[in-house]
Amino acid sequence: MSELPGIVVTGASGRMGQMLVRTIAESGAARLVGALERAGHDWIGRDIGEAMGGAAIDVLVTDDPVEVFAKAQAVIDFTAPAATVAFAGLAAQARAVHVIGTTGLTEADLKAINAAARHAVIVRAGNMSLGVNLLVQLTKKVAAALDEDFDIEIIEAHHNQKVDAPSGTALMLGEAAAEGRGVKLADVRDSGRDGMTGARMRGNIGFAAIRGGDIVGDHDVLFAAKSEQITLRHRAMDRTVFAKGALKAALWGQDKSPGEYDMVDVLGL
Ligand SMILES: NC(=O)C1=CN([C@@H]2O[C@H](COP(=O)(O)OP(=O)(O)OC[C@H]3O[C@@H](n4cnc5c(N)ncnc54)[C@H](O)[C@@H]3O)[C@@H](O)[C@H]2O)C=CC1
Ligand SMILES: O=C(O)C1=N[C@H](C(=O)O)C[C@H](O)C1
Repeated sequence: MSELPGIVVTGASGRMGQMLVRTIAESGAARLVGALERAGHDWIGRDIGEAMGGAAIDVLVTDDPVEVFAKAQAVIDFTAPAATVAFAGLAAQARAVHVIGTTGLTEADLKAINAAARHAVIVRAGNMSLGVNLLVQLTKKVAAALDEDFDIEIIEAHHNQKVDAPSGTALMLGEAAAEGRGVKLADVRDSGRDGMTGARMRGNIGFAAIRGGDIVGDHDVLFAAKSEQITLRHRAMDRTVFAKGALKAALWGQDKSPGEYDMVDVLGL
């Protein structure tokens, strides 16, 4: 019997990192072969299972990506933009599938990731859940069916430790709405209203970000016209939906040709 695919989790002590370690252990479909953290983190050198407050699982937390990526068939990465760009090059060198959940990536980051995808499989999505990726399709459809009498607003809410706004998911939804409408998001994006903003511009796509407590991730797409409104809504109740999606992507990518993919490809939506 062949071995299960080996997976490295980067940012292993983080909110998503710990969820991924648990999800892989419970899956029966993959094995954890590495747990990576940033240099200087106090979990380096400790067993990841024990560091998470459970039993030892014989995987020590390391800060050396080259050493662990060499053992892996996939790297699941929910960290920070600079780290993710560096990991994209290293995972490609190791010919490991790189699943990227990190958000807040700049155009330059995306270009670097795209270059790495010439040599290996990269699956990247601002949201790995089935529900949100379906919501993206619905948003595109509804936006295509309605004209600019309907103002489109994307409202997202997250926990108070989130560092980027609008969320990666909100941007995916904005891109989908713009595509449905046949416009470029960059031309109609309206985020961060404050002060004397003037009246809303017809055709713009607005973004609003709420931050508070431990909200996992809520997204509404509002289509508001005179006398009627439609709201499409997704709420994540816990992070398992993201971790399960990421693991699915890591397994899906095993027999694919090099290139950049997203969760719509993985889920066949
Ligand atoms: N695509 C999706 O479905 C989802 C994406 N995210 C995104 O994932 C990212 C992480 O989110 P959280 O887990 O909530 O953050 P977090 O702050 O809890 O975890 C990030 C971890 O990455 C580690 N890290 C940073 N630089 C590193 C480096 N150079 N090497 C190794 N580890 C490094 C940090 O020490 C930390 O433990 C964010 O960008 C967030 O928006 C979060 C949830 C779902
Ligand atoms: O930072 C988070 O927590 C989340 N980030 C992703 C995003 O930016 O959309 C996905 C999810 O909403 C949780």
